[in-house]
Amino acid sequence: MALIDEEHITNEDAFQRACASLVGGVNSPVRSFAAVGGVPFFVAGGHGSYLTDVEGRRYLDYIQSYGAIIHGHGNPVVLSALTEAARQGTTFGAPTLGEVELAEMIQQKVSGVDLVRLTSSGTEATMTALRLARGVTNRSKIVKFEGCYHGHSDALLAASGSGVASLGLPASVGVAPNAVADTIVVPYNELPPIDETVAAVIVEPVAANMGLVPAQSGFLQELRSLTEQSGALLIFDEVITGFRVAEGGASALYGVTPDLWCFGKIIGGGLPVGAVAGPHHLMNHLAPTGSVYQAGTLSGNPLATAAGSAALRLLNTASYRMLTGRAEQLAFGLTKVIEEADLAVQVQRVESLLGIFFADEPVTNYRQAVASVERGIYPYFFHAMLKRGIALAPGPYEVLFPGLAHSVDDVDKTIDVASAAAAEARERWRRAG
Ligand SMILES: Cc1ncc(COP(=O)(O)O)c(C=O)c1O
Ligand SMILES: N[C@H](C=O)CCC(=O)O
Repeated sequence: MALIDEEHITNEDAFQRACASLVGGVNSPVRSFAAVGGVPFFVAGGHGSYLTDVEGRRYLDYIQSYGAIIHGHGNPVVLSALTEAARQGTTFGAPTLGEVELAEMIQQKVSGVDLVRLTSSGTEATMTALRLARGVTNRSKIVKFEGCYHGHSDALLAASGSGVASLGLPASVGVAPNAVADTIVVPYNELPPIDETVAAVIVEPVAANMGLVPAQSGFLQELRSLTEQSGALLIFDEVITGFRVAEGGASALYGVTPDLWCFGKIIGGGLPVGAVAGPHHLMNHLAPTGSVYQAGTLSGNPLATAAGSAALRLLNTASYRMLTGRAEQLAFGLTKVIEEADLAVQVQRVESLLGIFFADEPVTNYRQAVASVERGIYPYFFHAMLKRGIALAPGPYEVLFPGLAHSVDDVDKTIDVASAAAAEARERWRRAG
């Protein structure tokens, strides 16, 4: 029986109720508002660029399910593909043509991808890519970059961005020392030493879990050469960048072909999904053709593949032109009004991905990102925006996802609101001082 009258429920009520049955009231830590203070709003529904909470308040949404959504909430084409698929059944534990269609679409859009293995999350995709790299190279060490987030598998939690960074957690709690003994952590945008023990270098080609930190000119190209020389595999974690920064993802944008790709988010059209992809000679090492084991009861789920294929089918050159145009407008406007409010700001952007650092200088690595976050302005700005109806992510290391449902008017409204919000945030931050 419901404990609360759902017609008159407040976010506060919903959170209290959630805390009695869900750890911290949420199912993923960044949603909890722990990094910004206060109580999370509970979503009743989403339409296009907007969310509505259980109190009936509307928010212009820049979270967009952390990038799982690119066409806006409830896109009719995606919804109709999903409902049509659901009518045929929800999961079978046997292959379906829907899985093939999604894999073919990934092959077509990403140059260098011959084969795909679908998973149910980005975490599974990166975990599988590491296992595959170790299996193929017969080496054990993995290089990852500080502040990059590759999901929550043990080996990759080291020096992780996103919620681990926002909550200031030591990533080692609950992780056996052995599990990270072979993980080498190096600063983003610096070339790591790679010897003959390194199986793979995994990187977010645009770092989007420590705020938005672009790869500096030549960084990805140099990583490509270094890994080639040493026999280590280069893994692009494109769970965020895939099909977002360009139709062919970051590898197309930068003209760098990794050995393996990890995808997620957009390829599920808002449903749980992930994928590892790469050339035949590597991917065929996965079972059943090879001996690197990987599996999943719900992998290639018919609903997720139907929604994902529909979402990908809708994307074309014009979509990316529009996305980038909106993001440029947003970045320019935010920079202007926040600076006018007398706050130092760097709105960093790669195509349609952008992040806000309250910093004097451009941020190029995790340490600089932390220094900017530690100034403590973001929570004030976040709340000043939220109370005016603009939802940014409740964590300073997350990014903004303007999507195809965000109109020019939405962006203009955001900039107007940001002007007042920045002035309020500055005052409250100085007073707290
Ligand atoms: C770059 C990147 N890799 C991997 C993941 C893990 O994906 P998931 O949350 O679907 O497990 C995420 C997001 O969570 C991500 O942003
Ligand atoms: N930054 C994370 C992934 O991109 C946010 C998603 C989550 O952890 O809930």
